[in-house]
Amino acid sequence: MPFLIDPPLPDIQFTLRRQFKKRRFRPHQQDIIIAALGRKDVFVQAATSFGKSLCFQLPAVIDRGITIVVSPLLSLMLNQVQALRKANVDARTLNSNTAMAERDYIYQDLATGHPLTRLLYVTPELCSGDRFRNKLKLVHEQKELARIVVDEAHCISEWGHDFRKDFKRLSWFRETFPDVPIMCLTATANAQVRQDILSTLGLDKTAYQLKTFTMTSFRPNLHLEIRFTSDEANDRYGDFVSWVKGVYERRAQQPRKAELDRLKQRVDNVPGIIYTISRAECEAIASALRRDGLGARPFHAKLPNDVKEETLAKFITNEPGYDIIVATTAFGMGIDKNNVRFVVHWRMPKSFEGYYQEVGRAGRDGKASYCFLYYSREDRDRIASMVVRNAPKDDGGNNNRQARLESMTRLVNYCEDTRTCRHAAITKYFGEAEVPDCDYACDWHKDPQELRERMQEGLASEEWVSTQRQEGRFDGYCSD
Ligand SMILES: Nc1ncnc2c1ncn2[C@@H]1O[C@H](COP(=O)(O)OP(=O)(O)OP(=O)(O)O)[C@@H](O)[C@H]1O
Repeated sequence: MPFLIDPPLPDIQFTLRRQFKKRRFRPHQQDIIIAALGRKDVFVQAATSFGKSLCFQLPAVIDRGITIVVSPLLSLMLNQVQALRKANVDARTLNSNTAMAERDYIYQDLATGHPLTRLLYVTPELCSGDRFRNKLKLVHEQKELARIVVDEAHCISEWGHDFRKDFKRLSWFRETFPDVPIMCLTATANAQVRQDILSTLGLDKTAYQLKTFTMTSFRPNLHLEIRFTSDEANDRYGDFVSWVKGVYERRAQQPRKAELDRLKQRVDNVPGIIYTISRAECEAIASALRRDGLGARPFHAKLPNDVKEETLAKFITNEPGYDIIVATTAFGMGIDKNNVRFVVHWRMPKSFEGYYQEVGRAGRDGKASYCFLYYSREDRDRIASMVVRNAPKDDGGNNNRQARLESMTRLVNYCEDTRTCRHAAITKYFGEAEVPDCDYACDWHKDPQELRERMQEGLASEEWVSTQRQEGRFDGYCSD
């Protein structure tokens, strides 16, 4: 077992201020950190933008030894490593893109048994390899393996929307290092997914040493709205452009303009993300918006890495021409820009959790932000056929197919529901008993009657959609 320390509270506060440059903890962060430093296994479920990363980064800085962070996305690892290195924390990442020299350095560092690296971000695939496993055994023998962190832990569960089968193999950690604490974190787990995470990682066998923190998924500053449309109306583009230009016009009026000038902010620097389903649509919307004088850029998996990095960097630093990112889900989990003022779903996402994750990119500074989703019944059928076709067919395939269909169906119900607060529907989905206190932050609270009328007028009839479906009109749709 690694060397134990029992840091007094002032050390934790000091590290928060000195290393992480934060003035105070957000609610619950300190309790989670104390549980981790007390060598408990920890399960954290909290809303998007809660500040989950700090809950393992701060203990990693205080504790002796190395913390291994398993994360599913390369971009997410890179963001976190860059931020930590800026804060003078020796954080690194080992993945398929790591340069040879850095890879050699990391393996040599691990081979000493006393690594200097504080946090090492790795992919689940890497954790299955003998080379990495043998090095970790060495570090463990030297009592220098402080903690294993599984970020985006819902990827473990085949009942989750984002199941990755290499996450299942993370059971190796508890089997091999029973004395090393494990922390897992997610924003999107229902009861079944939570149970799956705990049993896969072996944490349910020693429940007495597990501390569970489940916080609300409610994000009060997100204004949620569904905009109803149909293939025939085909009005998304015009609707969006007039909405965003309206926002710019309001910002151009006094006294707002004088205030923006004082803050050295452009009228059109209203950062936002538009999520699309396909790469072709993503490119087409971005170029159309640019032709209309808006600063929009595409972001999808097939773009060269340097273009993606430049786009992300310029979006984050509010460069002119990079105000709106039109993205596929490649631009999803973990993007942490604090002033994203809107998230638009051009089409319905494939899962409820995906929707929650994506709107969660907005308003991370706590200020009001606008999220609307263009919903059509034709898209519903296209996406359903896509979900069925793309569900994994190997390990866990059947359960996962069922889970994905269920999640998509729940999102359809959410979109067509005109009798419930949107925030209440979300918290209910994640199993919360308490109804959140939505302060007119959804279309139902703003005007339930208007919502019903908009739906009635906006959607194609079920009869029409079903005829189209029988003719196979929605079958060949694919995303990338
Ligand atoms: N105590 C704090 N004080 C001020 N800012 C904080 C604090 N804790 C975290 N933050 C900031 O909040 C933002 C969100 O944190 P983080 O990226 O860890 O969120 P998250 O919970 O992982 O969200 P998601 O699930 O959406 O990725 C970051 O910019 C982080 O620096």
